[in-house]
Amino acid sequence: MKDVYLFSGFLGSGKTSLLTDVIRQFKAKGLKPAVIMNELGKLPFDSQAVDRDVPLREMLEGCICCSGAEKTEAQIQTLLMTAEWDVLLIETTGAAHPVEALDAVYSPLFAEQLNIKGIVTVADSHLWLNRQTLTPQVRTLFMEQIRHAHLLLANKMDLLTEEEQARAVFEMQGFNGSAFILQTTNGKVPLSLLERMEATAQIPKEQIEEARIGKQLTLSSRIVTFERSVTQESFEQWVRELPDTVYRMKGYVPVEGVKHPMLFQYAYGMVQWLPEFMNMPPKLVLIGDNIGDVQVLGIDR
Ligand SMILES: Nc1nc2c(ncn2[C@@H]2O[C@H](COP(=O)(O)OP(=O)(O)OP(=O)(O)O)[C@@H](O)[C@H]2O)c(=O)[nH]1
Repeated sequence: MKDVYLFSGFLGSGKTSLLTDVIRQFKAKGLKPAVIMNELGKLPFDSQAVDRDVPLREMLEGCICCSGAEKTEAQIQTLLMTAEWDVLLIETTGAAHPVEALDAVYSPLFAEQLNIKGIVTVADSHLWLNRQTLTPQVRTLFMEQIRHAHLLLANKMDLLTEEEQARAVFEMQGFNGSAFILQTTNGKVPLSLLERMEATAQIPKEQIEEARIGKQLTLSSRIVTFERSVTQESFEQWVRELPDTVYRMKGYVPVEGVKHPMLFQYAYGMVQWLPEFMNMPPKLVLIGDNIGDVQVLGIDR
Protein backbone atom coordinates (compact mmCIF):
# COMPACT_ATOMS: atom_id res chain seq x y z
CA MET A 1 0.00 0.00 0.00
CA LYS A 2 1.26 3.46 -0.87
CA ASP A 3 0.56 6.39 1.42
CA VAL A 4 -1.40 9.34 0.01
CA TYR A 5 -1.49 12.81 1.55
CA LEU A 6 -3.85 15.59 0.49
CA PHE A 7 -2.61 19.13 0.95
CA SER A 8 -5.47 21.55 1.32
CA GLY A 9 -5.60 25.23 2.15
CA PHE A 10 -6.79 28.53 0.84
CA LEU A 11 -5.15 30.35 -2.07
CA GLY A 12 -1.68 31.51 -1.12
CA SER A 13 -1.68 29.90 2.32
CA GLY A 14 1.58 28.02 1.78
CA LYS A 15 0.70 24.65 0.21
CA THR A 16 3.48 24.75 -2.36
CA SER A 17 5.97 25.75 0.33
CA LEU A 18 4.83 22.73 2.34
CA LEU A 19 4.99 20.47 -0.70
CA THR A 20 8.57 21.35 -1.64
CA ASP A 21 9.78 20.90 1.92
CA VAL A 22 7.99 17.58 2.35
CA ILE A 23 9.42 16.31 -0.95
CA ARG A 24 12.88 17.23 0.30
CA GLN A 25 12.32 15.34 3.54
CA PHE A 26 10.98 12.20 1.86
CA LYS A 27 13.93 12.16 -0.50
CA ALA A 28 16.34 12.56 2.39
CA LYS A 29 14.79 9.40 3.84
CA GLY A 30 15.36 7.53 0.59
CA LEU A 31 11.66 7.49 -0.36
CA LYS A 32 10.38 8.51 -3.78
CA PRO A 33 7.43 10.93 -3.73
CA ALA A 34 5.07 11.44 -6.66
CA VAL A 35 2.97 14.57 -6.97
CA ILE A 36 -0.40 15.55 -8.38
CA MET A 37 -0.84 19.29 -8.59
CA ASN A 38 -3.92 21.20 -9.43
CA GLU A 39 -3.73 24.67 -10.73
CA LEU A 40 -6.47 27.13 -11.32
CA GLY A 41 -5.93 28.54 -14.74
CA LYS A 42 -3.59 27.06 -17.26
CA LEU A 43 -0.07 27.98 -16.32
CA PRO A 44 1.96 25.29 -14.61
CA PHE A 45 3.46 27.85 -12.31
CA ASP A 46 3.89 25.96 -9.06
CA SER A 47 5.12 22.82 -10.76
CA GLN A 48 8.44 24.54 -11.33
CA ALA A 49 8.88 24.17 -7.60
CA VAL A 50 8.99 20.38 -7.98
CA ASP A 51 12.28 18.74 -8.96
CA ARG A 52 12.39 17.03 -12.33
CA ASP A 53 13.05 13.58 -10.91
CA VAL A 54 9.71 13.56 -9.06
CA PRO A 55 6.86 11.93 -11.05
CA LEU A 56 4.38 14.76 -11.51
CA ARG A 57 0.88 14.93 -12.95
CA GLU A 58 -0.75 18.29 -13.33
CA MET A 59 -4.33 19.28 -13.80
CA LEU A 60 -4.29 22.70 -15.30
CA GLU A 61 -7.94 23.18 -16.07
CA GLY A 62 -9.14 23.74 -12.56
CA CYS A 63 -9.31 22.16 -9.18
CA ILE A 64 -9.81 18.56 -8.21
CA CYS A 65 -13.39 19.25 -7.31
CA CYS A 66 -14.59 21.08 -10.40
CA SER A 67 -12.63 19.18 -13.03
CA GLY A 68 -14.12 15.97 -11.80
CA ALA A 69 -12.95 13.02 -9.82
CA GLU A 70 -12.50 10.96 -12.98
CA LYS A 71 -9.52 13.04 -14.02
CA THR A 72 -7.84 12.55 -10.69
CA GLU A 73 -8.57 8.85 -10.94
CA ALA A 74 -6.93 8.80 -14.34
CA GLN A 75 -3.92 10.72 -13.04
CA ILE A 76 -3.46 8.28 -10.17
CA GLN A 77 -3.91 5.31 -12.47
CA THR A 78 -1.27 6.68 -14.83
CA LEU A 79 1.12 7.22 -11.97
CA LEU A 80 0.51 3.71 -10.68
CA MET A 81 1.20 2.23 -14.11
CA THR A 82 4.04 4.35 -15.34
CA ALA A 83 6.19 5.52 -12.49
CA GLU A 84 8.10 4.15 -9.54
CA TRP A 85 7.13 5.88 -6.35
CA ASP A 86 6.53 5.27 -2.67
CA VAL A 87 4.26 8.06 -1.53
CA LEU A 88 1.79 10.36 -3.29
CA LEU A 89 1.36 14.03 -2.43
CA ILE A 90 -1.68 15.77 -3.86
CA GLU A 91 -1.85 19.54 -3.77
CA THR A 92 -5.38 20.77 -4.26
CA THR A 93 -6.07 24.27 -5.47
CA GLY A 94 -6.99 26.80 -2.88
CA ALA A 95 -10.51 26.73 -4.25
CA ALA A 96 -11.14 23.05 -3.59
CA HIS A 97 -13.52 21.90 -0.92
CA PRO A 98 -11.70 19.25 1.14
CA VAL A 99 -14.56 16.78 0.96
CA GLU A 100 -14.55 17.00 -2.82
CA ALA A 101 -10.80 16.63 -2.93
CA LEU A 102 -10.92 13.62 -0.66
CA ASP A 103 -13.68 12.16 -2.74
CA ALA A 104 -11.53 12.45 -5.83
CA VAL A 105 -8.86 10.17 -4.43
CA TYR A 106 -11.28 7.57 -3.13
CA SER A 107 -11.82 5.29 -6.04
CA PRO A 108 -12.89 1.69 -5.62
CA LEU A 109 -10.38 1.05 -8.41
CA PHE A 110 -7.34 1.43 -6.21
CA ALA A 111 -8.77 0.97 -2.78
CA GLU A 112 -6.37 -1.92 -2.29
CA GLN A 113 -3.30 -0.04 -3.41
CA LEU A 114 -3.60 3.32 -1.71
CA ASN A 115 -3.54 4.19 1.93
CA ILE A 116 -5.20 7.59 2.26
CA LYS A 117 -3.51 9.22 5.23
CA GLY A 118 -5.78 12.24 5.28
CA ILE A 119 -5.98 15.97 4.80
CA VAL A 120 -3.20 18.34 5.80
CA THR A 121 -4.57 21.86 5.70
CA VAL A 122 -2.27 24.86 5.57
CA ALA A 123 -4.07 27.78 7.17
CA ASP A 124 -2.93 31.36 6.71
CA SER A 125 -3.08 32.39 10.36
CA HIS A 126 -2.97 36.08 9.48
CA LEU A 127 -5.96 35.63 7.23
CA TRP A 128 -7.71 33.58 9.92
CA LEU A 129 -7.55 36.53 12.29
CA ASN A 130 -8.83 38.80 9.52
CA ARG A 131 -11.39 36.40 8.06
CA GLN A 132 -14.22 38.86 8.50
CA THR A 133 -12.75 40.72 5.50
CA LEU A 134 -13.60 37.77 3.21
CA THR A 135 -16.89 37.47 1.39
CA PRO A 136 -19.26 34.98 3.07
CA GLN A 137 -18.74 32.32 0.37
CA VAL A 138 -14.97 32.56 0.42
CA ARG A 139 -14.93 32.62 4.20
CA THR A 140 -17.04 29.46 4.27
CA LEU A 141 -14.58 27.65 1.99
CA PHE A 142 -11.59 28.91 3.98
CA MET A 143 -13.18 27.66 7.20
CA GLU A 144 -14.33 24.34 5.73
CA GLN A 145 -10.75 23.60 4.75
CA ILE A 146 -9.74 24.16 8.35
CA ARG A 147 -12.69 22.30 9.83
CA HIS A 148 -12.02 19.11 7.88
CA ALA A 149 -8.25 18.98 8.39
CA HIS A 150 -6.72 15.97 10.04
CA LEU A 151 -3.46 17.80 10.56
CA LEU A 152 -3.64 21.58 10.65
CA LEU A 153 -0.69 23.86 10.04
CA ALA A 154 -1.23 27.32 11.50
CA ASN A 155 1.10 28.89 8.96
CA LYS A 156 2.61 32.38 8.54
CA MET A 157 3.30 32.61 12.26
CA ASP A 158 6.12 35.05 11.48
CA LEU A 159 3.52 37.66 10.55
CA LEU A 160 1.85 37.60 13.97
CA THR A 161 2.69 38.88 17.43
CA GLU A 162 2.91 36.33 20.22
CA GLU A 163 -0.53 37.28 21.47
CA GLU A 164 -1.99 36.91 17.98
CA GLN A 165 -0.27 33.55 17.50
CA ALA A 166 -1.86 32.19 20.68
CA ARG A 167 -5.27 33.59 19.74
CA ALA A 168 -5.17 32.12 16.23
CA VAL A 169 -4.28 28.63 17.47
CA PHE A 170 -6.81 28.78 20.30
CA GLU A 171 -9.58 29.79 17.92
CA MET A 172 -8.65 27.19 15.31
CA GLN A 173 -8.57 24.45 17.92
CA GLY A 174 -12.04 25.50 19.04
CA PHE A 175 -13.21 25.27 15.46
CA ASN A 176 -11.59 21.90 14.71
CA GLY A 177 -11.16 20.05 17.96
CA SER A 178 -9.89 16.81 16.45
CA ALA A 179 -6.95 18.03 14.35
CA PHE A 180 -3.45 18.28 15.70
CA ILE A 181 -2.39 21.90 15.20
CA LEU A 182 1.20 22.90 14.56
CA GLN A 183 2.42 26.49 14.34
CA THR A 184 4.52 26.85 11.20
CA THR A 185 6.38 29.32 9.05
CA ASN A 186 6.78 28.59 5.34
CA GLY A 187 4.90 25.30 5.81
CA LYS A 188 7.82 23.62 7.55
CA VAL A 189 6.61 20.48 9.29
CA PRO A 190 8.59 17.48 10.58
CA LEU A 191 7.90 14.44 8.41
CA SER A 192 7.26 12.32 11.50
CA LEU A 193 4.08 14.30 12.15
CA LEU A 194 2.72 13.47 8.71
CA GLU A 195 3.73 9.86 9.00
CA ARG A 196 2.01 9.58 12.35
CA MET A 197 -1.35 10.41 10.79
CA GLU A 198 -3.56 7.38 11.12
CA ALA A 199 -4.11 5.73 7.79
CA THR A 200 -7.46 4.97 6.31
CA ALA A 201 -7.93 1.95 4.18
CA GLN A 202 -7.07 -1.33 5.84
CA ILE A 203 -8.80 -3.09 3.01
CA PRO A 204 -9.52 -6.76 2.02
CA LYS A 205 -10.49 -9.91 3.86
CA GLU A 206 -13.68 -8.74 5.49
CA GLN A 207 -16.83 -7.96 3.60
CA ILE A 208 -17.14 -4.55 5.15
CA GLU A 209 -14.08 -2.44 4.87
CA GLU A 210 -13.88 0.42 7.28
CA ALA A 211 -11.70 3.28 6.18
CA ARG A 212 -10.93 5.69 8.95
CA ILE A 213 -9.12 8.94 8.71
CA GLY A 214 -7.37 10.32 11.70
CA LYS A 215 -8.28 9.61 15.29
CA GLN A 216 -11.65 10.89 16.42
CA LEU A 217 -12.39 12.61 13.20
CA THR A 218 -15.76 13.52 12.06
CA LEU A 219 -15.06 13.29 8.35
CA SER A 220 -14.37 9.71 7.41
CA SER A 221 -14.77 7.33 4.54
CA ARG A 222 -15.91 3.76 4.30
CA ILE A 223 -15.72 1.20 1.53
CA VAL A 224 -18.33 -1.53 1.37
CA THR A 225 -18.72 -4.53 -0.91
CA PHE A 226 -22.21 -5.52 -2.05
CA GLU A 227 -23.34 -9.02 -1.23
CA ARG A 228 -26.36 -9.04 -3.52
CA SER A 229 -28.06 -7.07 -6.26
CA VAL A 230 -30.59 -4.35 -5.52
CA THR A 231 -33.26 -2.68 -7.59
CA GLN A 232 -32.60 0.87 -8.71
CA GLU A 233 -35.82 2.05 -7.07
CA SER A 234 -35.08 0.49 -3.70
CA PHE A 235 -31.55 1.85 -3.77
CA GLU A 236 -32.75 5.37 -4.54
CA GLN A 237 -35.30 5.06 -1.77
CA TRP A 238 -32.48 4.08 0.60
CA VAL A 239 -30.49 7.11 -0.60
CA ARG A 240 -33.42 9.43 0.12
CA GLU A 241 -33.60 8.18 3.68
CA LEU A 242 -29.90 8.66 4.40
CA PRO A 243 -28.86 11.17 7.07
CA ASP A 244 -27.58 14.41 5.53
CA THR A 245 -24.19 13.77 7.10
CA VAL A 246 -23.45 11.46 4.17
CA TYR A 247 -21.88 13.97 1.77
CA ARG A 248 -20.70 11.81 -1.04
CA MET A 249 -20.91 8.28 -2.43
CA LYS A 250 -19.58 6.63 -5.52
CA GLY A 251 -18.90 3.17 -6.76
CA TYR A 252 -20.41 0.28 -8.66
CA VAL A 253 -23.82 -0.98 -7.61
CA PRO A 254 -25.04 -4.42 -8.75
CA VAL A 255 -28.54 -3.77 -10.10
CA GLU A 256 -31.06 -6.54 -10.68
CA GLY A 257 -31.46 -7.32 -14.37
CA VAL A 258 -28.37 -5.32 -15.41
CA LYS A 259 -25.32 -7.27 -16.59
CA HIS A 260 -22.50 -5.35 -14.89
CA PRO A 261 -22.58 -3.28 -11.69
CA MET A 262 -23.66 0.26 -12.61
CA LEU A 263 -21.55 3.32 -11.95
CA PHE A 264 -23.30 5.22 -9.19
CA GLN A 265 -22.59 8.77 -8.03
CA TYR A 266 -24.16 10.74 -5.24
CA ALA A 267 -23.34 14.33 -4.21
CA TYR A 268 -25.37 16.86 -2.28
CA GLY A 269 -28.64 15.01 -2.72
CA MET A 270 -28.16 14.33 -6.43
CA VAL A 271 -27.99 10.81 -7.79
CA GLN A 272 -26.44 9.72 -11.06
CA TRP A 273 -26.42 6.26 -12.68
CA LEU A 274 -24.37 5.24 -15.67
CA PRO A 275 -24.18 1.84 -17.35
CA GLU A 276 -20.77 0.22 -17.12
CA PHE A 277 -19.47 -1.92 -19.95
CA MET A 278 -16.87 -3.69 -17.89
CA ASN A 279 -17.43 -5.93 -14.92
CA MET A 280 -16.25 -3.65 -12.11
CA PRO A 281 -16.00 -4.74 -8.48
CA PRO A 282 -19.34 -4.11 -6.67
CA LYS A 283 -17.91 -1.65 -4.17
CA LEU A 284 -19.23 1.63 -2.85
CA VAL A 285 -17.29 4.43 -1.14
CA LEU A 286 -19.14 6.61 1.36
CA ILE A 287 -17.75 9.89 2.67
CA GLY A 288 -19.31 11.82 5.50
CA ASP A 289 -19.59 12.30 9.23
CA ASN A 290 -20.06 9.20 11.37
CA ILE A 291 -20.74 6.99 8.39
CA GLY A 292 -19.71 3.87 10.28
CA ASP A 293 -23.27 3.56 11.55
CA VAL A 294 -25.00 3.78 8.17
CA GLN A 295 -26.68 0.55 7.13
CA VAL A 296 -26.14 0.08 3.40
CA LEU A 297 -28.75 -1.61 1.20
CA GLY A 298 -27.41 -4.82 -0.30
CA ILE A 299 -24.96 -5.39 2.54
CA ASP A 300 -25.77 -7.44 5.61
CA ARG A 301 -24.49 -6.13 8.88
N1 LIG B 1 5.56 35.55 5.58
C1 LIG B 1 5.27 34.32 5.19
N2 LIG B 1 5.04 34.05 3.90
C2 LIG B 1 4.75 32.78 3.54
C3 LIG B 1 4.68 31.72 4.48
N3 LIG B 1 4.37 30.58 3.83
C4 LIG B 1 4.25 30.91 2.52
N4 LIG B 1 4.49 32.23 2.35
C5 LIG B 1 4.44 33.00 1.08
O1 LIG B 1 3.10 33.04 0.64
C6 LIG B 1 3.05 33.00 -0.78
C7 LIG B 1 2.18 31.84 -1.21
O2 LIG B 1 2.82 30.64 -0.82
P1 LIG B 1 2.58 29.27 -1.60
O3 LIG B 1 3.37 28.21 -0.91
O4 LIG B 1 2.80 29.46 -3.07
O5 LIG B 1 1.03 29.12 -1.33
P2 LIG B 1 -0.03 28.16 -2.04
O6 LIG B 1 -0.99 27.81 -1.01
O7 LIG B 1 0.67 27.07 -2.75
O8 LIG B 1 -0.66 29.16 -3.09
P3 LIG B 1 -1.73 28.79 -4.28
O9 LIG B 1 -1.11 27.67 -5.06
O10 LIG B 1 -1.84 30.04 -5.04
O11 LIG B 1 -3.00 28.42 -3.62
C8 LIG B 1 4.49 32.88 -1.25
O12 LIG B 1 4.93 34.16 -1.57
C9 LIG B 1 5.20 32.31 -0.05
O13 LIG B 1 6.57 32.68 -0.01
C10 LIG B 1 4.93 32.04 5.86
O14 LIG B 1 4.89 31.20 6.76
N5 LIG B 1 5.22 33.35 6.14
